[in-house]
Amino acid sequence: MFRKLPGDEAHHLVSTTPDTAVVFRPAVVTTPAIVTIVIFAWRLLAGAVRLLWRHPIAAAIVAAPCVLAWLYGWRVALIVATLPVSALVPWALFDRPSFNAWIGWRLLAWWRLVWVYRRHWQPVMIISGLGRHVRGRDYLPRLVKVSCTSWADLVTVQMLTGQAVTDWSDRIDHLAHGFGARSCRVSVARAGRLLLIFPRHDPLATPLAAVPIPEEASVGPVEIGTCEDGTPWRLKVHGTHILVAGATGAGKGSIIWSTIRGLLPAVRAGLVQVWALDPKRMELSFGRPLFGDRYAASPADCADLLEAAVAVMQERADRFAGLQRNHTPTVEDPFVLVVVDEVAFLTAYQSDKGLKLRISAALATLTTQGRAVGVGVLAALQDPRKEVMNIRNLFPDKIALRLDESEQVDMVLGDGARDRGALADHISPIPTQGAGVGYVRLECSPDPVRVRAAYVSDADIRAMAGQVTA
Ligand SMILES: Nc1ncnc2c1ncn2[C@@H]1O[C@H](COP(=O)(O)OP(=O)(O)OP(=O)(O)O)[C@@H](O)[C@H]1O
Repeated sequence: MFRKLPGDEAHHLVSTTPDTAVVFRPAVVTTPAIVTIVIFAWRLLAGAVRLLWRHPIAAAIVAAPCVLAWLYGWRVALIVATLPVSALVPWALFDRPSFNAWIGWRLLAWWRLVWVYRRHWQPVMIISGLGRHVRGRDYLPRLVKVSCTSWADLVTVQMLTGQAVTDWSDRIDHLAHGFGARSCRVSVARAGRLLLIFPRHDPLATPLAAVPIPEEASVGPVEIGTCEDGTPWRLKVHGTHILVAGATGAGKGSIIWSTIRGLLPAVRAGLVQVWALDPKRMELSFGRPLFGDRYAASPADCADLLEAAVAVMQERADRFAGLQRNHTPTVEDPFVLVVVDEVAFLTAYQSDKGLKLRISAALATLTTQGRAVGVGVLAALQDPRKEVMNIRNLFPDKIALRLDESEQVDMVLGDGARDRGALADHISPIPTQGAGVGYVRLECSPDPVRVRAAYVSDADIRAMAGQVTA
């Protein structure tokens, strides 16, 4: 029986059975050199035809000057070759965004495909365990496409048959370091196909100044910062509850204040009321005039204020019953946003059991029943463990800022979020680089999005308070 085997596999064919004199040694026919040369020449030709077929424009760009030089001499070829360059250079200099959209990112993607991904594909796949080396043959996932944006390479991959997304998400470190990137994120493009995102640089590395106060009074999603792809980060506040988790100094305050800033025109118009619970007496006390008498700092006052919010909620629920299912903010029934800084002070770390029970019950009531009647909760905490925050699952929207431990990421964003690239435990503890940076999971997608909240300074807060009281 004849069998074609690649490379050195023929050496492994010799089989012996220990302790016996019988040795099986199949005949190995060495291929004559001329056959190998013909095969290689054929492959070269096929490769050249495939290249022409797949990249006709690139091939024409290289071939045209050569043909012109051959037909009309090198001077004509040089003039024709420099004409497009002399048009492209001013385009690139004077209108970089459109140049990049049409040419720049495509050229970069081609270069990254050839120089980074195709070159390292085989070793990275085999060493990370995503490819298989079976009987001398490599079975590798297929590198389908590379495209570039201003900040990242997007690599489309066809998985091997039988592979699962978790096979890839478990190996994001191998992939990132293998292809020389800082990190890697995995998302599903379609059945069997993945999109790997390799950031080339960090567009969120510098702090963002406070977002200008909007002109219009609105409770719609408020712009509070920037997403990694450069689009504005808009946080939905009305009709949901938000939990912000982050270690000390992670920038929870910037999310709270940016949200209040975005709602300021609506506060002035009477469409929104912000109720503040500030058990640390630090974060929210700066903007006290913004909250009027709806500000509480001591645990007893916080319990009273939360119960008052529950009363508002229940009164509205009674009134709306059978008439309307959703809340529309009006001056009579404004949207009430209950902001709680360091909620664990009021729940887990509260020594007075009676107060603790009252506060936990009020928070649970608000988060389970408040959103349809226009009462929302925005709570911040440092430690997202269940023992500390047993109602964290009642918050539909969660934001993970810098966290101390990798396990905490999934506690905040849900199972598998860290494997998909939400590396909240890797965010820099240096405030200028990492404060306000975090990951969110938007309702429409299971993939975490990296974001940075704008920094609202103390002076900004005072100016905001001045505007409301004026
Ligand atoms: N979005 C941001 N951009 C840049 N720097 C920020 C941002 N947010 C906060 N900072 C810086 O980080 C410091 C800590 O921020 P902040 O007090 O909001 O953190 P925190 O998470 O509320 O911490 P703690 O839980 O200890 O109160 C701030 O003093 C500020 O200098």
